[in-house]
Amino acid sequence: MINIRKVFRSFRFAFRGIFDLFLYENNAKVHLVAAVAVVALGFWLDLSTVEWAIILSQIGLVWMAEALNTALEKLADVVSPERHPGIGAAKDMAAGGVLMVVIMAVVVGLIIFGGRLYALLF
Ligand SMILES: Nc1ncnc2c1ncn2[C@@H]1O[C@H](COP(=O)(O)OP(=O)(O)OP(=O)(O)O)[C@@H](O)[C@H]1O
Repeated sequence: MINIRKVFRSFRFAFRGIFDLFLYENNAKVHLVAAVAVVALGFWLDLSTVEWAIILSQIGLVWMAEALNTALEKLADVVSPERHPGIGAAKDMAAGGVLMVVIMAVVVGLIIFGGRLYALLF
């Protein structure tokens, strides 16, 4: 039997995580502002349904990567407050994971927006 109260409780915790991420974490704020700008650009350039699906998926991937990276950093700082090469490597790799997703999102953005922006501006 599914415990609906537990499901709603989990949603409440998850929304608190999203709220804390975008309110307190500097890099997440940058990703939020970038996403708002991309969505505004999407409306301006009148994206197709498929293009919207691709762009929103990229935004979701970047936000998810940032959330997991931030969670790992916070966990690492609690588990090992002192500096440790293993913790450094773990944090670097998690940050690298975010960067990989961001690079691919920028490439996808260039594919979808690039040609139209070029045609509009030149
Ligand atoms: N405990 C640690 N041991 C070794 N290296 C670390 C440790 N914490 C952070 N680093 C190194 O510093 C980089 C940045 O880490 P992080 O984003 O957590 O910032 P910070 O240096 O802890 O400072 P702040 O939390 O103020 O941003 C990591 O990618 C890693 O290379």
